[in-house]
Amino acid sequence: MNTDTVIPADTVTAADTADTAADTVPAKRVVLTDVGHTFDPTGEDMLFRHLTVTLLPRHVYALTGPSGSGKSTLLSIIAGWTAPAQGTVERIGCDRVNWVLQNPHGVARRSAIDHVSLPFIARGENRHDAESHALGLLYAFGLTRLAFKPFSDLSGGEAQRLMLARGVASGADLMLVDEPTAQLDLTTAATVNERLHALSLGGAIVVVATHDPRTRDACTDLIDLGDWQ
Ligand SMILES: Nc1ncnc2c1ncn2[C@@H]1O[C@H](COP(=O)(O)OP(=O)(O)OP(=O)(O)O)[C@@H](O)[C@H]1O
Repeated sequence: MNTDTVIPADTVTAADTADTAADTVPAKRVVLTDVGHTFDPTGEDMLFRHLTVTLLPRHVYALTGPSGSGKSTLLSIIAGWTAPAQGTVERIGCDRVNWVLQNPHGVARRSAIDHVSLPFIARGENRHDAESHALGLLYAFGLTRLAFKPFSDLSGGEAQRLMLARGVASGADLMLVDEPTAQLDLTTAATVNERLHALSLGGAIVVVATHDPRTRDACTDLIDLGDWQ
């Protein structure tokens, strides 16, 4: 991991501290057991099957597979929005689920720091503390010098990194990221990929659906749906 990252101390919960203790089962986890899914009413044309994996905090899982293999569907199953046709999904200690969308959405005239402070303020922090935590995350995502720029002035890669920083600020237990570099050119995508590790700074379980081999390589773990046909 990059050594220039900053973990906002207050975003790490007591449960996360327990996660790091040796010989303990992580308090927060998602356990998929024998999961399979199909949209075919006959049940014959399975997208994936027998997927068994435990997702843990502070890991960033790349979810890969050809187009149409079921990556977005599996994200939705992990989030609890779609029931799997087969198997079970247990979400333990995952009360807050956050979905980071492909296209960055922000408020044009609001500053970058405002976008990242707001989730802290929404959770009851005063503006000073919220901005201090937001600055830590902006630093982790390489956005310090843009903190007071309006969202409309950010490039595509900067806006996408801001969305990731805001996702971490949301204090989610489970963060699902769909194709974070899909709309970006190679150089811009690289600036996003090199900061992906910062996604798990708040102690979330992070799953990133991607086609991009560089995004895959920037994650800590790999779930390739091609292995679960
Ligand atoms: N609600 C639905 N009803 C019927 N079929 C669906 C539904 N949602 C997705 N599908 C189909 O399921 C398959 C998997 O879709 P999904 O979007 O999960 O794949 P993906 O791997 O994320 O694809 P891509 O990489 O192109 O985004 C596709 O063939 C899609 O058309």
